[in-house]
Amino acid sequence: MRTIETPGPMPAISVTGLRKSYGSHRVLDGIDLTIPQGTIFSLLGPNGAGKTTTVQILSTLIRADAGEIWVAGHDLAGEPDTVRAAIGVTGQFSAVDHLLTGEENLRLMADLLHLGRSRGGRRIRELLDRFGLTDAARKPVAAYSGGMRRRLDLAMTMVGTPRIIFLDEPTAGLDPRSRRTMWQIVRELVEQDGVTIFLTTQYLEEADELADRIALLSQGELVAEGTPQELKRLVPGGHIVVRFADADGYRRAVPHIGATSRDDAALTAQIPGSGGVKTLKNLLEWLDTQAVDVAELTVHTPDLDDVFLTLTQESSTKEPSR
Ligand SMILES: Nc1ncnc2c1ncn2[C@@H]1O[C@H](COP(=O)(O)OP(=O)(O)OP(=O)(O)O)[C@@H](O)[C@H]1O
Repeated sequence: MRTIETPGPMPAISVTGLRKSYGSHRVLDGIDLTIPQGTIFSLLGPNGAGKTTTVQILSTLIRADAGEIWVAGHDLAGEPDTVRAAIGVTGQFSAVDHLLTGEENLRLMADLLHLGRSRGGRRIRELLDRFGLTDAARKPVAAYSGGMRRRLDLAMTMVGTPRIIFLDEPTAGLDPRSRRTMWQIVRELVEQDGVTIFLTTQYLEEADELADRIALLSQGELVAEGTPQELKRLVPGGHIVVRFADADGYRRAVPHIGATSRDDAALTAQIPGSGGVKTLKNLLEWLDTQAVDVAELTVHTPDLDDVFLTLTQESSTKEPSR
């Protein structure tokens, strides 16, 4: 699968023909990707699809077998050190030391990057403030909540002002409120700093919420790529639910409106379709001419769960290409 390349500023990440095998196991089988600067891209896929391997390759931790990869304007194979200086990785490779305080962790990172006393101090105060950690700055990380640890992890990545951040499962295990705070912080990194985010997550809701574009990886191949809306249009599953105002109208209408399921007690009927204007208009006009009263009408679009299940199932039932 290929994305259409449009002329414009240099992409943050561009990948062509990426392949990686472990022994005879082909983990990545020719991946093409273009991620524009200042956007959030999410790579989704079932367990073992090759997401971590992709991130490890793009962040210079392991080598690809084949493929042309450009990250932050540099050829990954030829200039891995320059690429490393432009990126940040947070998540499962977390560098947070739980015995130190939040501030000490940030100071350690600033020292590693040779920011110097005053520049480093300024940056640390700014990050503590921005990530809501000023009050907890002098407490050991061991006493932090899960959400605070994640925020500190991201703050540490930001000490070096990376242009691209690989964000692995940023909200795994967090409660809904901490999750929303994290999402807001991630959005601000993109909006205010122009950072590009490469997100891997198991939560489809998270990808839907944050990502400008999503690619779906299954068995080492990209089986779909697009905006969350575009992906949702790829699978059927949309439907309209009509709740009738009275039993008489319900009985008269149901045989004629193409209902695929009905609930006689609740006086509701479900009609397949993505809720396009034409379908809705025809339905409402017909109900009107028949003098059928509708109490409620709701349109359900398929969600990313539907897309994920449909497309990853399709690809796993395909003949293996190896
Ligand atoms: N070092 C390795 N040696 C051999 N096989 C490996 C190695 N690393 C990964 N694999 C295999 O490559 C495949 C892809 O693994 P990867 O961790 O990239 O998947 P993933 O999509 O990140 O999965 P998960 O969601 O479970 O983390 C798996 O079948 C895995 O067993």
